[in-house]
Order: sequence, then C-alpha cells, then structure tokens
Amino acid sequence: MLEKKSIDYEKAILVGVITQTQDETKVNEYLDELEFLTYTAGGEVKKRFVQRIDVPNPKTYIGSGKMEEVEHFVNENEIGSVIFDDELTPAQQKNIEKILRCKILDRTGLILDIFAQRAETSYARTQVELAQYEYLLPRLTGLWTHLERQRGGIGMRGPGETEIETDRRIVRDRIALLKKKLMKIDRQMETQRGNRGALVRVALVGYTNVGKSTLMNVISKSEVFAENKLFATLDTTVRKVVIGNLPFLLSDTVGFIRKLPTQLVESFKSTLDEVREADLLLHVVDISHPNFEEHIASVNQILGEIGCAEKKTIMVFNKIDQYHPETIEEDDLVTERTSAHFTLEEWKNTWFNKIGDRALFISALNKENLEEFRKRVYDEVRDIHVTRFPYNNFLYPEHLDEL
Ligand SMILES: Nc1nc2c(ncn2[C@@H]2O[C@H](COP(=O)(O)OP(=O)(O)OP(=O)(O)O)[C@@H](O)[C@H]2O)c(=O)[nH]1
Ligand SMILES: [Mg+2]
Repeated sequence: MLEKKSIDYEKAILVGVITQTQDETKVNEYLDELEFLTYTAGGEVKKRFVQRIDVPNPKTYIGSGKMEEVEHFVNENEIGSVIFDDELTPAQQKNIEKILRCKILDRTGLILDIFAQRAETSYARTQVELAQYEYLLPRLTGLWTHLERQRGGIGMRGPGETEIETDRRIVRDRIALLKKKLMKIDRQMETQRGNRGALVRVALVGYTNVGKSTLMNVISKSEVFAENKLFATLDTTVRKVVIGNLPFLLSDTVGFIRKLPTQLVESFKSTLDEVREADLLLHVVDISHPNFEEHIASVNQILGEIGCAEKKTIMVFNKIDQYHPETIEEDDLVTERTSAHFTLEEWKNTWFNKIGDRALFISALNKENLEEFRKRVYDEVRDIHVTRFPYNNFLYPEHLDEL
C-alpha cells in the first residue's frame, strides 16, 4: 500500500521593521514575499510582527517591548522559527536566539535554505553548500547548540546540521575544497559551452516565479520544471530552438530576488556564466505582480553586478492574462491615479516610449501573443547571426512566411 504523505508545515512568524527608508506599505509587500519564501521552505506563517523603529537595535534588531510580545506569542503557539526580513548580524542572531529559544532566521538564511532544499544536481548542491558555509563562518560561535533536539526543518538543512560545532578552521578548509571542486566543474562547463559551436545564445532572465521556465517550455517544447513556488529552477537548462529556419540556443536559469544573498551570487557564478555569455537576454517580467517595477530594478541591479548591464535585452512582460489594474470609483475624488491604475494599453505605450519595440507583452500560459514574440526573437537572433557570419546571410531570408 502506498504511504500517504502529509506535508508537515512548520509554524513560523515573520518580523519586519518600518524605518525612514521603508514605509508601512513597503514592509507589508516585503513580508508578503517573505511569507511566500517561508511557504516555499515548508513553513506556515502564523503571525507578522512589525515595529516602527528609526535604527534597528544593534543587539536585538527590534526593541525590548516588541521582543516581549514576540516571545509571548512564540511560547503560546509553539512557534518553530522566527524569520526576520533583513539580514541580522551574527551577534543579533545569537542574542535573539537566547531570548526566544527557537530557530532564528533572516531573509538570507531562508533563501539559502530553499536553495539547499531544491538543489538537485551535485553541481547546484556544491554551489549552495559553498554559499551556506560562507554565511555560516562568521556565525560559528556555538550557535544553535541548545537546539539539538529540534533538528530538521527550516534552516537546518545543509551544513548547519552537522558541522555547527566544528571549529572555523575546518569550515575554512571545507570552503577552500568546495571552491576547488567548483573550479574544476567550471572548467568542464566552459569546455562544454565551447563545444556548442557558433550558435547564437539567448538567455531567459528575471525575477523568480515570473514564468521563465513556462516560456522556455512553450518555445522549445521541452519540459522544464515549472511551479508556483519560488526558485523552482536552480540549474541552467539549455535547449536548441529553431524559429523559422534559424537555430539558436535558449537557456533557462535560476530566478533573481530582491536582496539575493551575495554569497549565492558569488557561488552561482558559473550558473550565471550562461547569462554572462549570452548574446541576447530576454528579461521576463510578471506584469500581474503589484511590485513588478521593483522586480525589474532588482534584476537590473543583479545583472549589473555580474557585468551584464549593457547586454542587448528584450523586455518580455508575461502573465498579461492575469493583469488587472486597480480601479478608482467614479465618486472617489481622493485617490490619485498612479501606475497601478494603468491599463495594459498604457503600459504598452509607456514601454514603447522607453525602449521602442524591445518590449513585448505575452501570456506564456495562454500562449497569447507568442507569434509576435517569436518574430521579435527571430529578428534579433538573425541580426546577431548575420553580423557574426556575413557570408551565409542568404540562409536567413528577410521575410518569413511562416515562423
Ligand atoms: N497566469 C499566468 N501564469 C503563468 C504564466 N506563465 C507562467 N505562469 C505561472 O507562474 C508560475 C511560475 O512559473 P515558472 O515558469 O516556474 O517561473 P520561473 O520564472 O521559471 O520561476 P523560478 O524558476 O522559480 O525562478 C507557475 O505557476 C506558472 O504556471 C502566464 O502567462 N500567466
Ligand atoms: Mg524556472
């Protein structure tokens, strides 16, 4: 008989602060995302705590009154993890743990945990492990030792579980070893990429959960894992795609997120090489997400960090089927019209004015406007191709009856 599996969601609470730089609305949006991350990691959020504070408390991040409130709730409700939206210093993490006596995670720790949970190939696992050790190193001060009996669950996967009491030297050795291992794999991957020949390379990039893998699947008729959770994709998939008579390589890779831990950006260097070496980027955006403009900015920032800011890019606004502008009642004379009220037409015009025909609006799920998408990608790839190989221009006629 098959064993019935029930997922045991671990109880968690979230903590965020309202400061001069982030107002209440922003904090709530960030906590929405943190809740989605928590859910992806296998946690269930029971409550959110928000404090208005100018400068976070250097010892405990939030003030003592708020901490008492949190402590009370943790004890009353058997909370397993308390998750902070911002990065905690190692000292803050340790102090808070002493008070609350449960697992304390910050955004970075949570993202690392999801990556650890989702990494499937040994390559991805090595990269995540390296990032985890880098994160752990400054926090190695007998942390978590009193949590012996609570092993497992969020934040306890990976090196945290076994190596916690080993001394820094051993961790440093391990980091060096992992780096060496990655360098070796890097060289192999470089050779692999070199062997792919002269095909034009196109990379899908974008915030996590925007539909990159879904688009990859409809374009290349492949079956890349896509789901409504964050970081469904960790490894890069490369497929040969033919539009018209023009073959090119399309890669789907790990999604980005606001405040992507630097440790991860660094250790995922070679996964991101696929992006770095692409001739054309397709920056996929989930236009139905209320914060999509901020997502674009986060992605652009990371692209800048990995030296891809100047790369040729097409903006692909996905999920138009799910886009609903906010509305203002006719008798409402107070609410000001903002970009949240834009119709799809207005967004199209806005982006057309910004970047001309380098913006596309599609639905990968409903296969809306995919013809225009194919045509645009074809034109771009063709341009790159003929610049590179002027002599076989004739292979790729200007007008294609059928794409
Ligand atoms: N409504 C709607 N949903 C979509 C569309 N495209 C993708 N989705 C859904 O969005 C979710 C995320 O899709 P993925 O393709 O996994 O997204 P991704 O960008 O690859 O995500 P990561 O790999 O996690 O970074 C899935 O539930 C998809 O079914 C679309 O055009 N419309
Ligand atoms: Mg994906």
